[in-house]
Amino acid sequence: MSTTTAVSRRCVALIAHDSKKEALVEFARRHLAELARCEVVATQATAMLLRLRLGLDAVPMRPGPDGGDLQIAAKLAAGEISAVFFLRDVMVAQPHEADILALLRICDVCDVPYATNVATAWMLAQELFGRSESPEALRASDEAGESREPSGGPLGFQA
Ligand SMILES: O=C(CO)COP(=O)(O)O
Repeated sequence: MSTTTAVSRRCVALIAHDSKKEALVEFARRHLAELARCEVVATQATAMLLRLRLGLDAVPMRPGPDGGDLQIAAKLAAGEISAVFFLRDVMVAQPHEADILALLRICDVCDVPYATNVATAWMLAQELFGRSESPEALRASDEAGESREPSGGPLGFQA
């Protein structure tokens, strides 16, 4: 009989509206090592982009407008998700606004932390992953020309 106990990996959700997808890719790139150690779920187009651009093994749900946010909400209600990173575009009316609000509501009901902009995403990641680098520190070291890990680069987006 095996004496090893399965250790469940922390599961986080990554979601971005279209105009915020590049920002999410950049955020995920900056936290790739930590995210790779988590189970990641994402709405469909977001998951595909993270996989394509970063090789991040994000489990795709349905597209956001087709119920993907609600699938993530259901997982969260079942206690399967520990944090949500959801870069929202609040300048554009979303056809599935009700689903978005349902997801954010269930985060509050279940006391699960969520971040809806890049600044709070960094703070939440810092808390979750215990990293000390901030976007400002990274930008400063970029400007100073300091080298970091191979995936590093200026805070601006990379192709
Ligand atoms: O609309 C979204 C979240 O509300 C994002 O969905 P996609 O990742 O499928 O584009």
